[in-house]
Amino acid sequence: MAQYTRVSGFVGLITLQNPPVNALSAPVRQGIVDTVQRALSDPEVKSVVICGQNGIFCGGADIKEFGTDMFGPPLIPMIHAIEAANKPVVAAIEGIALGGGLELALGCHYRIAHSKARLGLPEVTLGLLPAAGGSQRLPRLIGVPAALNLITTGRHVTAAEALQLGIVDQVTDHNTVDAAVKFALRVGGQSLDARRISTYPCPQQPDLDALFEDVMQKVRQSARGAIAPVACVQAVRAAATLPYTQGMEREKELMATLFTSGQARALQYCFFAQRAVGRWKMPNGARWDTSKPRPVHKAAVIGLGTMGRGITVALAQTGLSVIAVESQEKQLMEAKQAVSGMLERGAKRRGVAPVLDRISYSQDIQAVADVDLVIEAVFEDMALKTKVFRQLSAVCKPGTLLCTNTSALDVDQLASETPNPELVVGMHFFAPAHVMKLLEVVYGSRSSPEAVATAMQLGKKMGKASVAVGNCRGFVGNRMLKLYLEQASFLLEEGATPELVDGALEEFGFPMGVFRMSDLSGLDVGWRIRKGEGLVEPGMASGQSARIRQGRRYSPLGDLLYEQGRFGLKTSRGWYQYDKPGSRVARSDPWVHSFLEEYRARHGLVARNIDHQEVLERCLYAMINEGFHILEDGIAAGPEDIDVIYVFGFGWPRHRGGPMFYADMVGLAKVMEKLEHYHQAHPDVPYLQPSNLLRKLVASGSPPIHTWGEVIKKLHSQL
Ligand SMILES: CCCCCCC[C@H](O)CC(=O)SCCNC(=O)CCNC(=O)[C@H](O)C(C)(C)COP(=O)([O-])OP(=O)([O-])OC[C@H]1O[C@@H](n2cnc3c(N)ncnc32)[C@H](O)[C@@H]1OP(=O)([O-])[O-]
Repeated sequence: MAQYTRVSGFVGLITLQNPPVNALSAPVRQGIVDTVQRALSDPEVKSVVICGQNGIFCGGADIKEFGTDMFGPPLIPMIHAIEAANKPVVAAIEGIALGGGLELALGCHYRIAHSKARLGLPEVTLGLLPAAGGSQRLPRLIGVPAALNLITTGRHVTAAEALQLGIVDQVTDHNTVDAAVKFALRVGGQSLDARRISTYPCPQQPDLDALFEDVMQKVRQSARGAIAPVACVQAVRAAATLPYTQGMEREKELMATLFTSGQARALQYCFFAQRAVGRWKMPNGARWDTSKPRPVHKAAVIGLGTMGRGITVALAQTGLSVIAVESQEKQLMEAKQAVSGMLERGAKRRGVAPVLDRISYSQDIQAVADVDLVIEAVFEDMALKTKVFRQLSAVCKPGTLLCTNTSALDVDQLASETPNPELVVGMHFFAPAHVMKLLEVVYGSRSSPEAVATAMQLGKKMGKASVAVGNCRGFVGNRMLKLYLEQASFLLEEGATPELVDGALEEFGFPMGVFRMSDLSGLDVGWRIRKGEGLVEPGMASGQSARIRQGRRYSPLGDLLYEQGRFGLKTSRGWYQYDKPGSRVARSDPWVHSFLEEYRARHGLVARNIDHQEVLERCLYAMINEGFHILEDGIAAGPEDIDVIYVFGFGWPRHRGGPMFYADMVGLAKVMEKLEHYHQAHPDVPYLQPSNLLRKLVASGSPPIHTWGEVIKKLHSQL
């Protein structure tokens, strides 16, 4: 809807009304068309101001409408009618002007923004381009390089930057609508000839071809297969080289391709999934809207290894006072230096002062007596963690939340070591903890809803996509990852090379294939985890039993490399070779190739041809199948939770939506059929057998992903 009032005698004020972000739904578009017509036909009205209710101008097209039968007046003619008006139209931008919201403002003759407003064309993040004239007007207004930057990244700019770029005409610290009305009164009756952006020539740019070639190359490299950024460059190129009307045609053509693409569907799914995980619920009925988080002002981190340091930085940057505890003096000193360095670099990047004084360091666990929440990040060893939890229970004030950063251990077991198990939750960060945007909040069987709500809120404050998950080995992310890693190793045994496997996964869109990732995180890390699981048996290099552990197929390849001291990047040798420790440039290593040949010969394995498709199917479908088990077990509340974890924590390409969305896109019947095929070929890999839930979904006609919840409920009620 849009409300119309006449203010100051001569100004028609149009207020967009569609909470929470005044998205341009069909009723809003109809409201704009009607109210603009009313203002233009009223002889008393000399000028028009468009604003949004509740201090928000407009969040763009209504994303919920995409994929439905869109009705109501289309955006483009509506914006053209505003631009063609013979009375000045002023956009009063408060809060946000994003996507179609900014395009609406660009159709106005003037733009006044509040100093706290943010503006941008983020369509690319939804797999689209600014297709209501934004790709054609913005380059005409601010020039090709700046428009390319905004449109291909989708980044939001502040009002100050918008003013500097020339997107807005004025910035105010006061009431924006009042300022816009005053402005509108002043410009009423003035010529609008020079105010219609569609009539501007695109500012001349030397060496246009070279510029576009360069940008296209960079975009293709960073897009990892995403098509929208490429289409955005093509649309801006049309603005720079074609008359406006033809540019608009090109914009429309490109949008038509994007609009119906699977990538746009995936990215829009991700947008809503990211928001849906905030509405968490637990199997016992506790939920986000009935659970009150506790205030957390002061937190402590126990153990200052890599994870503890990152967590300390993340907490301090969120504005909390932090007590960082490390019992070893040397380690404490090193950590202090490292944490200060990270804070200083982060502050420099963001142009703010580092918050070094928010952290105090101690060797004594007694220092945490008065904190509201503790995050334990000591070595991944149950006995050690148990000891720390017992100490914390004795030291902390009553009611302190005790969180563990374990990546796989049993949260319930730890909770049982404390007198108040309801205060214990997992807060599983991903390395580097101050950078990675994912947090798994792990609830145990006795965690209180209040404890979960507090951890979820803290995660959100730290800017993390926080996902509440149940307690099981590896939780969601690592439980699925284990099978992905295993399949990759099996493929090496069967004839693949690290380069082939990584090539397939990188072509799919992962920033890094599984072996490059393993070199980066360290082969010693994986070895230690497998050792903890009782899987590592040093010296078991040959014989049939070397490849069978705990009753099923096992690949000792990673262990053998570890035994050779090949830990990956840190030793400059792993699945690849590196020029020096820490260098990121992975080069093929002939040693690894002959090692694999010898290994196969020793075990009587005959190498066969493996193609990219098999790599993807084996690695991804195994992981997806485990995702279905996780849903069946109630460890994740819905497929969105798994997908958000994979997109934010494991580099799953966002334009492919996440593993469960990908399965839906591929077709559940196909995924099941392939799993059956691979299970038949590899009967010693039990997890390749399709899960019960996958079978049930296929038997129910493969319903769309947003309805899987009903099948899961039915399955649970039958148990
Ligand atoms: C062929 C057809 C031609 C079409 C022409 C193309 C037109 C145009 O170029 C395309 C676009 O504009 S594309 C659009 C370009 N625009 C964008 O990409 C902006 C996307 N939005 C954002 O980036 C963030 O939501 C804001 C920064 C707006 C607010 O952040 P915050 O304060 O952290 O709050 P929050 O938690 O994030 O959201 C609160 C609630 O609002 C909901 N919602 C939000 N925007 C919505 C929308 N446009 N729609 C619907 N709903 C929208 C959101 O789901 C949530 O709902 P819930 O039920 O409570 O979960």
